[in-house]
Amino acid sequence: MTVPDPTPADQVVAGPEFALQLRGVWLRLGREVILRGVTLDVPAGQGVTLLGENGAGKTTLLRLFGAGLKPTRGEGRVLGFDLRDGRSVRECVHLMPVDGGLYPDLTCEENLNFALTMHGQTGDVAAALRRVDLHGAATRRARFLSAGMRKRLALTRAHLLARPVTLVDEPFANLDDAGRQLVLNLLGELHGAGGTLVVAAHEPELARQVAPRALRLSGGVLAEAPAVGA
Ligand SMILES: Nc1ncnc2c1ncn2[C@@H]1O[C@H](COP(=O)(O)OP(=O)(O)OP(=O)(O)O)[C@@H](O)[C@H]1O
Repeated sequence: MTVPDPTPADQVVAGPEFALQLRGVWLRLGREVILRGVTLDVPAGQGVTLLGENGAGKTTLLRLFGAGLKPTRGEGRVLGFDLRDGRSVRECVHLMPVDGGLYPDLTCEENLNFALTMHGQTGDVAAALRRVDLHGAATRRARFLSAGMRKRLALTRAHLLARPVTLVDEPFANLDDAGRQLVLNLLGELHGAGGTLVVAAHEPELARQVAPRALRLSGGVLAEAPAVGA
């Protein structure tokens, strides 16, 4: 996994050992305050499950780490890059949004080839589609896939790209048992290869198999969640 050189740290203590850092981050969307002074250190290579009720702000936090939103107040870094340096952050991060974030008019194989090209990468697209049981739909446009098939395609794209930081929003939704096992296998491989993983999910017992540290967002505050069974 290649990472561009970070700019020198200023207020946040940046170091290559940390993939994600927040210091006193507040985030307001419209009239609503979503994050209230969140501070966080995620060591590189760690797997984090992000929990919270509907509307707690999980997607918002993932978008912040993906440079899709900027803090209203406070500081944050991704692999040493300031969150406000969106271009550098996006080089390091792949965000799989809850709807998959696919191009609806591109076919399955075109979606994967396009993503690889955009990152200057190569990969075995046919094998990737076979692995998630989408080889029969390789030339079908994404708009004509079922919700579960879209999830599988988005997931295999994240796996092919294998960015240093992968953020996934509700990867288990819309999937059958085999699909859920695929999620565990593919995310487990990303994590096993040294990637940092943040999984926003409503299925802590599944997500924590690949992302053991759990954080819960509630009332705009992020706190460590106890281990399963604790
Ligand atoms: N663009 C926006 N403008 C204003 N408010 C927004 C915007 N996007 C999200 N919100 C609000 O931010 C809050 C957090 O939403 P978010 O999608 O981050 O929650 P979530 O924890 O991912 O929820 P879920 O589990 O339902 O997916 C919600 O109250 C939502 O209405």
